[in-house]
Amino acid sequence: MKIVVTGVSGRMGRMLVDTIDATEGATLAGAVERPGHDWIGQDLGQASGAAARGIVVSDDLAAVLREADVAIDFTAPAATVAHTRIAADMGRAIVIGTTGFTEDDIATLNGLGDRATIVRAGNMSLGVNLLTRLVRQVAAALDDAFDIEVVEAHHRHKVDAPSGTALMLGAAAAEGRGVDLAQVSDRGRDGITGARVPGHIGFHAIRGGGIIGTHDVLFAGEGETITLRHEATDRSLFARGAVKAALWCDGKPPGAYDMLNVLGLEK
Ligand SMILES: NC(=O)C1=CN([C@@H]2O[C@H](COP(=O)(O)OP(=O)(O)OC[C@H]3O[C@@H](n4cnc5c(N)ncnc54)[C@H](OP(=O)(O)O)[C@@H]3O)[C@@H](O)[C@H]2O)C=CC1
Ligand SMILES: O=C(O)C1=N[C@H](C(=O)O)C[C@H](O)C1
Repeated sequence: MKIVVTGVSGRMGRMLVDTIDATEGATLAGAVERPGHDWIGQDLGQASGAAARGIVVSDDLAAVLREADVAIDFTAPAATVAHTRIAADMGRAIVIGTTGFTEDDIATLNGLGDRATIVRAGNMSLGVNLLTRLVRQVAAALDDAFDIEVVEAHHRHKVDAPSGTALMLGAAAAEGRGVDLAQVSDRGRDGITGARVPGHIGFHAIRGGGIIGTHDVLFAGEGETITLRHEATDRSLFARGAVKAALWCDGKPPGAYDMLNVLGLEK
């Protein structure tokens, strides 16, 4: 599969380039950055401090995607929506790792699944996707006597909260409980909040240093607490998942898919 990486100078963009280079069946076919970025027009290898590799960084996704099969996008919500429209217009697949979307953005992306093969997940790792299934199961087994709290920790540069992963885990807990997450979400408490509302799902975000991504789901009862944890120790984890998803897109009909589809985990 010929792959274009958008946001190629970013933390995930650089990791994706290395992962594509190391993956059989995957070829880097193009590199995209936002208009005005210093890397535009430069050789990708040289721009990133390595040897020249014959790929010039572009700000024109449509031009680069013409020669490729799939884009992998870890950028920012507005850029991702624009990139997905381009992929859909060109009949190309796109793998989306970006987080921080509004509900409207998500509706737009899912709608574009009519015309493009789209894989989107707030976390591309096997561990987190498996954890969503465990969280759903535990939430279904325990009633409101167990309070559910999702606590996430990330590096100081992260711009969105709660993390995409925390929202996936919260959605899985809500699904297990048979409730609508939007109706029961408590986002970060502060001040005289009153006692905890039974059945609500709390979200808390820690930001600091270089933490790659740690997620805890607490089921806190009287006298006992169950904690389910995922800790990412290497960002390449997410890049490997995204490249796996890009290869999976080969020959798949248009649709809005997620990593459960790619990994063959039960929905
Ligand atoms: N699903 C998953 O498994 C994971 C998801 N993520 C998510 O991926 C996203 C990116 O994370 P990260 O790599 O750490 O962030 P970075 O800020 O390091 O990288 C984002 C890159 O996208 C670029 N960009 C912004 N707008 C455009 C545009 N219009 N066209 C092309 N490139 C653009 C940025 O350029 P500039 O800096 O110049 O604006 C930057 O190079 C976040 O939403 C994060 O939450 C991260 C890790 C795992
Ligand atoms: O921004 C990050 O770094 C990460 N973002 C994703 C998220 O929002 O959950 C995935 C991972 O935790 C790293």
